[in-house]
Amino acid sequence: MMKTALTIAGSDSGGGAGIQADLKTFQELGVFGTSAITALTAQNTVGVQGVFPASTEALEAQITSVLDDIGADSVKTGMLFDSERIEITASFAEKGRLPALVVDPVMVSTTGAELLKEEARSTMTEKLFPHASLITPNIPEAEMITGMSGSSLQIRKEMARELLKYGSEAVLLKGGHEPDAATITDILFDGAEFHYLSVEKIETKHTHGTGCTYAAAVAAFLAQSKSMKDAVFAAKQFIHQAILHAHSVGEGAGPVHHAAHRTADKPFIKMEVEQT
Ligand SMILES: Nc1ncnc2c1ncn2[C@@H]1O[C@H](COP(=O)(O)OP(=O)(O)OP(=O)(O)O)[C@@H](O)[C@H]1O
Ligand SMILES: Cc1ncc(COP(=O)(O)O)c(N)n1
Repeated sequence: MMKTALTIAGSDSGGGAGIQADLKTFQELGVFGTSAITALTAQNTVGVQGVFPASTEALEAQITSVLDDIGADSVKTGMLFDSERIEITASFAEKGRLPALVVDPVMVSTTGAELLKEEARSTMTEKLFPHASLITPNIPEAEMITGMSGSSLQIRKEMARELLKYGSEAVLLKGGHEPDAATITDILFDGAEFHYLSVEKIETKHTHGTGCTYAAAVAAFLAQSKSMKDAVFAAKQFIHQAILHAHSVGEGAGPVHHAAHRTADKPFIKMEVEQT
């Protein structure tokens, strides 16, 4: 039977991030993708021109329809918009209905638009993180959640430790926002081991949807029963190829190329492990 993955996220009319990126990723990685839309965004490569939340009834009904019939082998969340929509999502998680849950704590778009209300940050960390198999903050999100700041490896290791205290099984602290770095390092931490995944930084402005695509790829591999470490490593290869071959679409930050893995060479990802 084909494995299935559900994304609970916002729609990006520009096709690069959100639900659209997630479904493309699921399709490319051979899992059947389903979706529950939290909000519509009017968005393109230069900005977010409008945010139109779906009603709470609509969100709950979409998740119920998908789970009651199709089910889900894994679930990924993206833009959740506010506390009400997080609480609805968390209510399914509390009942054990969101397996292999990957929470991408989306807060602000690359173009600077608010995708999660400030009041909702603590709802996300307190009600959703404890049910997650993995949370995938970028550096600014990790700073906002932990109140710590800085991007040195030492500080990011401490941030990862703090983030794990919210109760997820593992934390993937992404390094895409490392300032002035020639090498980008993502840190995977599960309480026992730090895994460092390092790549040469790609010089490009076309990084719209990197976070969504990466988290969706992890969810797709978890749906196929890979271990967390293997799922993250395979997802890292996928996102790296997608960034390398990103599209120059629109005037701003173009979307990554979800089909790049079909023809691109396997990228070199340096993986190091450190026991705690
Ligand atoms: N210029 C780059 N070169 C190589 N890898 C990159 C680059 N930018 C981002 N990445 C990788 O892309 C993935 C997403 O990381 P990033 O920190 O950009 O997440 P994000 O900010 O949540 O993404 P988004 O731009 O969608 O919000 C990570 O694996 C990161 O290392
Ligand atoms: C609906 C939606 N979800 C997530 C993002 C974050 O992606 P990015 O940081 O690449 O803009 C986005 N822009 N839109």
